[in-house]
Amino acid sequence: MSPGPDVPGTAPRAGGAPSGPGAEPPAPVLEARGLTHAFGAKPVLRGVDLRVDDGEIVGLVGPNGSGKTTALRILHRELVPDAGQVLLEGRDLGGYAGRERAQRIAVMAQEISGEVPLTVADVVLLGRIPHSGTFGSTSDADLQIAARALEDCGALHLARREFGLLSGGEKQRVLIARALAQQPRLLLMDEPTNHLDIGSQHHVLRIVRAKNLATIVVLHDLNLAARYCDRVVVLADGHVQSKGPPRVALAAHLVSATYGVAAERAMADDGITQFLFRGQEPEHGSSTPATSAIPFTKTPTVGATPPADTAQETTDDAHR
Ligand SMILES: Nc1ncnc2c1ncn2[C@@H]1O[C@H](COP(=O)(O)OP(=O)(O)OP(=O)(O)O)[C@@H](O)[C@H]1O
Repeated sequence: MSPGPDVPGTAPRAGGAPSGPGAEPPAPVLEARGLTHAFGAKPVLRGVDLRVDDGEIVGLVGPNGSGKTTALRILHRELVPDAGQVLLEGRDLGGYAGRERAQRIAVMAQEISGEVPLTVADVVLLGRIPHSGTFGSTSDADLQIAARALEDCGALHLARREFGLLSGGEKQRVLIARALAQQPRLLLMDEPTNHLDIGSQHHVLRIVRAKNLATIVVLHDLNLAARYCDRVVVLADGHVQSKGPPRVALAAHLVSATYGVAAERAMADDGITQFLFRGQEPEHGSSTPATSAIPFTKTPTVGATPPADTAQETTDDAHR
């Protein structure tokens, strides 16, 4: 199916690019053309086009394994595609030095790795590194920007806490604050609402909405996508299945076909489209694979010691 032309979105916006009769449309903050990538022999992206304008939130949705994270990795050059081009503010992304790129693109990490226990303030100040001087010293301006970012995310009170000891929801807010402290032109987020309770999911996306930044966000929850995104790009098996404002890209029949569920749309009190889902029975009977299709063999049972983690599980079970 052809996804058709990109149509400007309709979700509420805090501002955005100037428009009007005769106005020249501004260049997208980021544009990707024909992204194509395979891991080994497995094609994962097949000619994906994407763009995000200033002040716009674009939701990248699609079933598991459809290529969303791979696309996001390409958009900040963690991964170089087999074919296709990414333009950041009209310039090929490959032509930017790493530091220049980091000054413009913030990626909201899922976690912070490392052995050293960092405070929340340390974590947010990491976002200032692409902007800091030759010796990486922290200026008063950096401290103010970091504090403001934490405040915007409702997390200033956590500043002195050890990051690793925070709850999942607290960590998410701090990681958004870090991305905002980077003062990027483009914000990339991979499932920022993962593990969050419903109130925190909305809180996180409201923070992003209020920042009025060009943002591409991978989301699984189509109701959040419909509510917070100006436009949505639906990936399915590495293709763009549909794209446009949520009411267009997330038409019920498209959602049903893409996810294999019965989807109905309803209108919330505030006029935003929301979905109701009913799972569908698998078309071909039981999900148990035929024995001949199982791609591994049984381990011997007589006298065999189970692997350590299996043994642990069994022991734990005994105490439940
Ligand atoms: N580094 C890699 N090496 C090999 N295969 C990979 C690699 N990264 C991803 N894949 C495969 O590429 C496909 C797309 O993965 P990707 O993570 O982009 O999907 P996704 O849409 O983000 O999925 P999900 O919704 O489950 O997070 C999957 O089949 C995955 O197994």
